[in-house]
Amino acid sequence: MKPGNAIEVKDLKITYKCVKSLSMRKSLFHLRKSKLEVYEALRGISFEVKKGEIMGIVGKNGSGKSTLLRAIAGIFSADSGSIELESDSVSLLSIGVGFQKKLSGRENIILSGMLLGFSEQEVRDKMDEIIEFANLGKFIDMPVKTYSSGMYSKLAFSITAVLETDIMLIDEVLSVGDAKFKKKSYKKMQELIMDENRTVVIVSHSTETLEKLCTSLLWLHEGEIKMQGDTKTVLDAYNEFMA
Ligand SMILES: Nc1ncnc2c1ncn2[C@@H]1O[C@H](COP(=O)(O)OP(=O)(O)OP(=O)(O)O)[C@@H](O)[C@H]1O
Repeated sequence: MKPGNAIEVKDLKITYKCVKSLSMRKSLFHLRKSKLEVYEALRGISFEVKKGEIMGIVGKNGSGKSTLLRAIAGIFSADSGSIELESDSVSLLSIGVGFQKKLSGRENIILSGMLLGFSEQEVRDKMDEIIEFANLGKFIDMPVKTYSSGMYSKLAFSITAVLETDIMLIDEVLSVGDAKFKKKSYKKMQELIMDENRTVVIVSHSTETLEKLCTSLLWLHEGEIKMQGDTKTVLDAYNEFMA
């Protein structure tokens, strides 16, 4: 890995394989030879993120943004190509990843923290700060399945923001939550970003979020990189393309 880099992605290809759905009649006849459909979500992409950088990812729906973040987080493995990270301390903040629905918010904090690589004691030491930031009142001791999507993302954001990993991957979470929490999370993100050792990758459809927070942007289009560069240049080109 080159000195000064936090993330290096080389010729990354990721495919989804799913069984092609056939009609009931066809399924009965073709029982033993059901077809596998292969979809190339990322078609050989390469880029680097410097340590301390805060890079945004844009692209229309289905362009491969979440797939890329999940691959960097180690949830998906590459079909070919490579992903190198300068630190093992990585967190992925994404709706739908992580919580045990039957457990309470408090219990999920312990679990998520330990999954991020912190010891139980380290998480307990930060528990009050996380709970205060999430500001969920009595819901913190209720099962997560009773949460609204905004409450869910408040908890997820608070855990990641307070526990502070070296590489933070944020998937479309900053735009959820009420106005007050949004303001507070922007402020917290800005604080986290100030640390030159922290590297952040944010997927967002919000121009405002990207302009406010990112130092550079990567534009994904149908599983390929269409453009990479400074935030304004890429956003202008992207907005023109999408208009
Ligand atoms: N589990 C899956 N099985 C099959 N195909 C999938 C799966 N997840 C995603 N895909 C496909 O891979 C492509 C990329 O999806 P991905 O979720 O990475 O896009 P995205 O850019 O994050 O989209 P969005 O902006 O809508 O969140 C899409 O065409 C999608 O249909």
